[in-house]
Amino acid sequence: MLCRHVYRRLFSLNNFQPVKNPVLFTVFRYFARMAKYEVIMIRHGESAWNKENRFCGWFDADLSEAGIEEAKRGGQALKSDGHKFDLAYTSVLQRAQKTLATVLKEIGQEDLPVVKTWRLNERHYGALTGLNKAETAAKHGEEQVQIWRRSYDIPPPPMEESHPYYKLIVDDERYKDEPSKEEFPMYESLKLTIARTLPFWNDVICPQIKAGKKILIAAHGNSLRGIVKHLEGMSEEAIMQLNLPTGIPFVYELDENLKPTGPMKFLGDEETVKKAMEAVAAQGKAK
Ligand SMILES: O=C(O)[C@H](O)COP(=O)(O)O
Repeated sequence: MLCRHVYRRLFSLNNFQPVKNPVLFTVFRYFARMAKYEVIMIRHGESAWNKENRFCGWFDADLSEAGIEEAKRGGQALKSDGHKFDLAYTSVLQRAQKTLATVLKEIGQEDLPVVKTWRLNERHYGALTGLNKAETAAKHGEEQVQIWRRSYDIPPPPMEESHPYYKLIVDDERYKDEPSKEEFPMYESLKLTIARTLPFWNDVICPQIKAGKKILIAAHGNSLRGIVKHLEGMSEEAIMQLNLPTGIPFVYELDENLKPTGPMKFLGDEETVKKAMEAVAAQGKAK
């Protein structure tokens, strides 16, 4: 923290002159790579459909009891790590909003300004919405389910008008103004999810981070995977291996160009995080 203070003092001085001494330049270059910003993200706590192992996507499932407890623990982890925020972003889905509200209550910031956007929604799972993941794996094979869940550009089959949840989602009051009819998804690959999440990250969230605002993002497994892929410059193969646990906050330290100065840091013990990630991955196994 002291280093960061020194860095900010040095680089904020108006009379700062370019460093001519190569040794000093190297030292300053080190400071330049040092974290200047940070952003914290959290995937919603377990939802009722996570608990039933159903593809959820844009269906507005509530948190399960366990998911509420996860959100409380996530908030307690943020509190004990001393985090306070200036602004939060979340999706229009209640599992993310309730996770955020629970976290903010734990850290005593229930009045924090919150921006809600469909662009942070979970990826739209199309015709798979509502199906049990293990039963789908038994029917179509685990490999096919892994492709639908974790591939970069292979989408699930589209949600047709005859789908049991089509009208519930399409006619939802929350979507009366946006997305537009052309943007409203009937299915999304991770690539398509990133295509509607990244403009919000770049045009709305990044300027706030650069303005020095402490930002918290409470969203979903795949909208967050999209941001992580972008931040870390992950390959399409590498992102297939990433499963984000529910309810465990993770921190990115960012340099002055908003590039991570290190890997994401979960606010939870390593074993718990590892087990939670493996549990998410295992959802796609046939029982
Ligand atoms: O939408 C869902 O089903 C989950 O929240 C994310 O599912 P996944 O981990 O299977 O992508």
